[in-house]
Amino acid sequence: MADIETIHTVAELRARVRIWRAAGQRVALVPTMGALHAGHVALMQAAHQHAERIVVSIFVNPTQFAPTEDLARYPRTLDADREKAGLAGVDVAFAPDVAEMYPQGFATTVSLDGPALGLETDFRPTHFAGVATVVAKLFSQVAPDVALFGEKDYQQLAVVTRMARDLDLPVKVIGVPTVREPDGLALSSRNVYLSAEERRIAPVLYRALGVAAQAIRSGAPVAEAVESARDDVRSAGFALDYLDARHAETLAPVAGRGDGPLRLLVAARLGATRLIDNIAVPD
Ligand SMILES: Nc1ncnc2c1ncn2[C@@H]1O[C@H](COP(=O)(O)OP(=O)(O)OP(=O)(O)O)[C@@H](O)[C@H]1O
Ligand SMILES: CC(C)(CO)[C@@H](O)C(=O)[O-]
Ligand code: BAL
Repeated sequence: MADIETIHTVAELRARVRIWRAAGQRVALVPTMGALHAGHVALMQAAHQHAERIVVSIFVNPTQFAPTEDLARYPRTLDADREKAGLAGVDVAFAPDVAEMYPQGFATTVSLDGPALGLETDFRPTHFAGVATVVAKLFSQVAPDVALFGEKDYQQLAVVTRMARDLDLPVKVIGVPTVREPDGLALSSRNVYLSAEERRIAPVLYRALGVAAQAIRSGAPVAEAVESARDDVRSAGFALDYLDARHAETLAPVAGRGDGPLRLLVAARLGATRLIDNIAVPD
């Protein structure tokens, strides 16, 4: 067993972090919603490069789910999560309940602009306000030196990076490359929802992004490459939410390659499962 200490209250968490700080140790935070997989473990492994102590938060944050979304059926696997986090050398799993995170009368939300505009927000209008608010709370609760986020949720990484800068939060936000299945599918807790047939189709998403990124690199107009990737994704049986090229840092819309480093981002649904992915356009 590689079980680890699990803390459920902010007060106990702060007491634990205070002891580490008194010993001069740096602290890393890996925020998650649990159902841990190798993508999360990559964040924990990266955390070791930046800190002596690691906290993984495990909290299925209700405020980032719309009422129609999968909050109720989101996988919850705390015992297995603690085991995996322990094996990855994490010190503490912070697993507050909803009342601890959102006490009676809770009335404050982070308001976002810039990288939060468009893409996910067109389909999940309240999502990033929920994410940013809970991440701001986690930053305040843990007071980490660094916090690690996956590039799989690329817009989320951009939103959190911007928020930390704008609100002068004293934490370095670090992005970690996406961990993939051998066939290219990005690991995601939601992959467990896929039927066998959907799982067979799912890698098309990353393949289509890869083809478009290479085409743009070879000189194809961005709009043409993007349109062709949209066709590939739809033809495979996905219902497409968006597939777009954006500025890699600001996520502002772009007209062409001259507008700066580009990132292609996609969200698409296979049956009841919504998948997201993204890729850098090489220079
Ligand atoms: N395949 C992956 N590679 C790298 N990081 C990942 C991967 N999947 C998730 N992460 C990161 O792990 C952190 C926690 O994500 P979360 O708990 O939502 O897992 P998830 O697998 O992304 O679940 P979901 O299905 O809800 O998207 C986020 O920073 C996310 O970007
Ligand atoms: C960052 C996060 C843990 C906030 O709830 C969540 O959005 C996630 O798991 O990516
Ligand atoms: N990984 C992002 C969490 C969400 O989709 O709600």
